[in-house]
Amino acid sequence: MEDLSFIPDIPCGPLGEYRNSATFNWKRLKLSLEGDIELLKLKYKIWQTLERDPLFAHSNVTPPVEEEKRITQLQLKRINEYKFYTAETFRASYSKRTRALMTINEAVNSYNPSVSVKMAIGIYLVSNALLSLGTERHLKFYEATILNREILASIALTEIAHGSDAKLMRTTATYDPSTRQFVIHTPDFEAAKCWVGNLGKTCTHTLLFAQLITPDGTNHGLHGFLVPVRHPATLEVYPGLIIGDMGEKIGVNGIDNGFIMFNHYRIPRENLLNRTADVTEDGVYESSFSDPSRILGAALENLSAGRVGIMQESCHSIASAVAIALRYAASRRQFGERDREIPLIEYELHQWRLFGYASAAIVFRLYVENFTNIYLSIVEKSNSGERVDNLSEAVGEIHAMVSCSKTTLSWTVLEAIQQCREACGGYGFLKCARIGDIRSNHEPTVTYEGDNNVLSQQAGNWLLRQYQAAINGNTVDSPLGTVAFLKDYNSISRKAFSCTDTSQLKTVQFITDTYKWLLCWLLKETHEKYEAEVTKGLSKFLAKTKSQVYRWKTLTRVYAEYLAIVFSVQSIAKKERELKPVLYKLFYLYGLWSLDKHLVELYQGGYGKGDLMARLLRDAILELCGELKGEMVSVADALAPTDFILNSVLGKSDGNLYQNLQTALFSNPDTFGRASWWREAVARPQAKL
Ligand SMILES: Cc1cc2nc3c(=O)[nH]c(=O)nc-3n(C[C@H](O)[C@H](O)[C@H](O)COP(=O)(O)OP(=O)(O)OC[C@H]3O[C@@H](n4cnc5c(N)ncnc54)[C@H](O)[C@@H]3O)c2cc1C
Repeated sequence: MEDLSFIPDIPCGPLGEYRNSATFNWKRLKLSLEGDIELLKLKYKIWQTLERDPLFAHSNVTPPVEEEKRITQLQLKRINEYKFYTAETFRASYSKRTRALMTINEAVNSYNPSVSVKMAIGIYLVSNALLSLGTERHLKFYEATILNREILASIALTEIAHGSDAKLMRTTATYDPSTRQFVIHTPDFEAAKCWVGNLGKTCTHTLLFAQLITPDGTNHGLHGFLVPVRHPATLEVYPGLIIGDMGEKIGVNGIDNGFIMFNHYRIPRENLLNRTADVTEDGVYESSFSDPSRILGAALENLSAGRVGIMQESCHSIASAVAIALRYAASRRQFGERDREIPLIEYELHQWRLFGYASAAIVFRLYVENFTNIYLSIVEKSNSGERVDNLSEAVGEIHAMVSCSKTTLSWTVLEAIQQCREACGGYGFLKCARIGDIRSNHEPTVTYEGDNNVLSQQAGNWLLRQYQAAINGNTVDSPLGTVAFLKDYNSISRKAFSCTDTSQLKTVQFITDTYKWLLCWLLKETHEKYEAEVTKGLSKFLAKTKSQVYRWKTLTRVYAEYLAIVFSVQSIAKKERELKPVLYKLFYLYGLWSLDKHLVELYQGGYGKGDLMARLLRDAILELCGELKGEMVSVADALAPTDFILNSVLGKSDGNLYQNLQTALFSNPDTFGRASWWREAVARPQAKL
């Protein structure tokens, strides 16, 4: 067994009784969720390094926005100096170095998402894009970004008048053969790039997406360009550019989101990222489809990398929120019988409110870890030119998986954080509880990297294509096997609920079979609604818009939940014996708790009749809540980062709730003492009563 002594022990205290009732060792569960001891060690190294550095000391109050930006930038600079990403990691295989980058990102995200998002956009995503969209001529920029940290970049896609609909963006890059340069231009304010993270104050380059126009006037569509925007030594904006900051936001204020307008701004021809297409010196557009597997790999990486990052960050946000609320629930006592106050965690209502989200935190983590490994190995193979069977089909499937999973995870996590806030009562509303910060910093993930409602529509397109193939007797394109079951569409659709007691529901078989039935039914319903709208004379576009509510949208959510179920259960099957009982219980709870939200569809489609299905399903959920009560404090320990990183007065591992609260309240600079503005507050300063 691995030596886990690098994980600090948890102090004995009021939570000891619940910790003793757990059937497993929390450190082993923590390792199991991470999946790799070296990556877990890296996380602890980062957390402990930040804890020792005064630049990362927590503040009791929210600093002014400008100060938040300054501190975030300094913290990013310091993290670069720590070189957690070593030259040795830089030379490792694609999968290995990407896992290391993702781990650094996750560790920093648990400390402060403003820093990690700044880093993820400015260093990781841009350097990845340089590798996957660029060629040898961009390697110097790649090294300057990821290895030497001389470039801090940004990604400029969104425009003032077009966000979700990227195809209609109007910034142009027109090639001028006389100077061998591209001329970047913003026709008007509506075409200004906006929301660009790092652009407002700090970045030196931006990865710009603009319409490429050749001298013959042809528009070749959106292409990526690396554009220098500020002098790296002085941070002065180059002439020909107008750059501004978006101002105060409702979260992640450490990030300087900005807007930019280009006035016939010239960049060298070589700054076009030319992996898939190039413009010759004299202005001829050449598409380089000579190596389709590499092009597809590039597309895959660019479409998915940021969204996979959001899925990982979401797992950390829910882990922290749930850990705080569970520790609070076990230490906070209210009401009781015969003068014995009862901890909140003993109440069934409280268990039901929190345990579903705790199980989601575990299932999501297992799903994302398992999926990330598969995803990275496919990208690695395709980038290296190795043959990947059915690559183009795999790219489609992965895009569908990521589109709906980013959506479902980020939304579920937002709901979870809100529930955790409420489950901590009034104290949850204190800044020092940290749940408010977790919530407002997580919130924009439902919008950026593709707004959830728009992004999930793309997953629906792919799912419906597979459905049509299945009902027409053709092959389903599902190399990862996520909808391979559609070949049995007819037999699955004939199934019905047949359980007679709750133990039959608490099984992998019941949960996966019910999800397969639900997916088949929702596919049929969505397809029929869409076809009916087309038959009425609507265009395909409008027919799609009329099939979203109750169909397409529900379908993609159910598909994402099914993915979490299938991939997490694969992962649980490989875990050590001691952990399996608790992991399966958490898995059953997640599965049944999620199905509970689809009872309408399960009855509507005739899967269940009478009240038996709903009654057994809900009884099973409550039984699982009871069975998991004694495990939950240790589950929280496995999910939580160190106390310094969690930074919550309610969620400290020692469970000394009131002592910690007193320390926090008494150490606030403004707790005691007369208000400095007392004179303005009183009615008559001279009055003697
Ligand atoms: C904190 C933050 C950071 C960001 N960072 C960057 C960055 O670094 N670079 C960058 O380029 N961009 C960035 N963005 C922009 C982000 O990518 C866009 O906000 C996002 O793509 C949504 O576009 P929009 O804001 O124009 O929303 P809109 O497209 O106006 O959408 C508004 C609403 O309408 C709905 N809607 C739109 N179309 C449809 C439809 N067909 N059917 C049904 N509903 C629809 C959407 O679901 C959404 O709820 C950032 C945004 C935020 C908030």
